[in-house]
Amino acid sequence: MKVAKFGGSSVANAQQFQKVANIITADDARKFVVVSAPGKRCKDDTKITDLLITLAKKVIEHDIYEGVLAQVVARYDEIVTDLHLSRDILDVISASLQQMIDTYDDQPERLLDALKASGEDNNAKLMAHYLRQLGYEAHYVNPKDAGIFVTDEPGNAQILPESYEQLAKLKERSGILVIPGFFGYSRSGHIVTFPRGGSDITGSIVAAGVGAELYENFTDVDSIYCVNPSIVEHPCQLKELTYREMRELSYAGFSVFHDEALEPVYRRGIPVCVKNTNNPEAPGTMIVATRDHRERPVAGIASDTGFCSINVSKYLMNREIGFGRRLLQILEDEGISYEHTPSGIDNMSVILREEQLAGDVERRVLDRIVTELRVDEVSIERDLALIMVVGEGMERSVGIAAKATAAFARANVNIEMINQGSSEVSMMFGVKADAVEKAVRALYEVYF
Ligand SMILES: Nc1ncnc2c1ncn2[C@@H]1O[C@H](COP(=O)(O)OP(=O)(O)O)[C@@H](O)[C@H]1O
Ligand SMILES: N[C@@H](CC(=O)OP(=O)(O)O)C(=O)O
Repeated sequence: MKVAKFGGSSVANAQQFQKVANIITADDARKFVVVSAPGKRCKDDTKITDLLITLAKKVIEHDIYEGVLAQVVARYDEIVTDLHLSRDILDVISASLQQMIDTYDDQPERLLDALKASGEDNNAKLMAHYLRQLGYEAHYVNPKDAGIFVTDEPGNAQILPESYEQLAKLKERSGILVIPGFFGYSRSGHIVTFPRGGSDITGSIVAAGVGAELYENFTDVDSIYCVNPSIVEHPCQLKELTYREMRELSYAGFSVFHDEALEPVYRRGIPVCVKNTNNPEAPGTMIVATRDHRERPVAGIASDTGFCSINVSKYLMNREIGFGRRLLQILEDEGISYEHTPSGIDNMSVILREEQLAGDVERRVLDRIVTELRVDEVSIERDLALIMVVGEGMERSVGIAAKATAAFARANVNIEMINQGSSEVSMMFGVKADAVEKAVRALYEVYF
């Protein structure tokens, strides 16, 4: 049995629904189907999830929301009309959205999560409906009914371990089961969404729960490329990646697969195949436990912008037991998560996502560092990008770092920092954000 997840681009309109139905029905093993909300139909389009977020914000701010609500319904209307589905389903969608708006009038977080989740929920209902219309036995399964129970952290849910036992029972049901991605239910019965892009997480959870032979993740590219295709034209395709490599690459910027989606399948050794809905014949990329990395030690280069570095220096810092802990405690008190902490004898840097220092958080953090840690100097370096070079084979290859630094020098890119984790599966470089694409291209040239 396989779990097939279809991302937003795969279910963006009626034509995409038809491709998805062909893929599902071409293989009897595709019993569990997870769908996202309709995504972009073309480059400048808006995802339904983004429309729903706008809708929620307008309701919360007591602004006129009817226009956005109509836009959301119009997206489903287009699918229903083009697939010749019963129009009753549209009335149900409109009524349920209005009911959410009325019910959660005074609970903004709940309203936001309920509306966000409705994007996938309604789409799963449409997909099940369409498959039945084509003559297949297909059922929409609500995540509560499936047993997807999560922590009560709106927009940031995490799966509760007891869900897996419940999910295993799905195997006993007949027909194709269509499950909406992106959300689960808290123990108190509230809808709670995963982080953005979280339908990948639902697919992985379902695959783990039912013990699938394969988790297929259908998207809009033939494979995972060794570098983001928007930075390098036609980069090389990756046949295989290990779980570890994929985890590092998706965390560091490969948005094609959510970084939190690996854990459930990794624990049970379920392979993942990333495939193209628009070209299902292409073999795609397999994500597996081990691969032969002798030929190419570097698997991929990921990058992301929006980081900053808090740089702290204090003479004899190395003698001060607990300095690092107290620095990180200040960040913890502000609810800030950090990425890396490169350090020297008398200095330490903390790299974090810049957006976390918005408002007066930055001033509070810096004041506390100065007064509580009595540092000699503290400064913030902004507009940083992180580049991650990832590969299982790097550990055993000599000269990987030398190649990178030579490439940076040739491209005239200044390295702001270097960090290598103890796992040796990755190497991180910090550069100025405006130099990141140049730097990634230079690395691509030397490794691929
Ligand atoms: N290394 C990479 N390999 C493949 N695609 C990548 C990579 N890095 C970023 N992407 C982007 O990820 C996109 C697919 O992910 P996403 O937009 O989440 O798709 P979906 O609509 O299927 O959820 C691709 O169209 C591509 O632009
Ligand atoms: N629709 C949600 C969840 C998701 O996973 O979507 P997609 O498969 O289009 O990345 C989002 O946009 O975040």
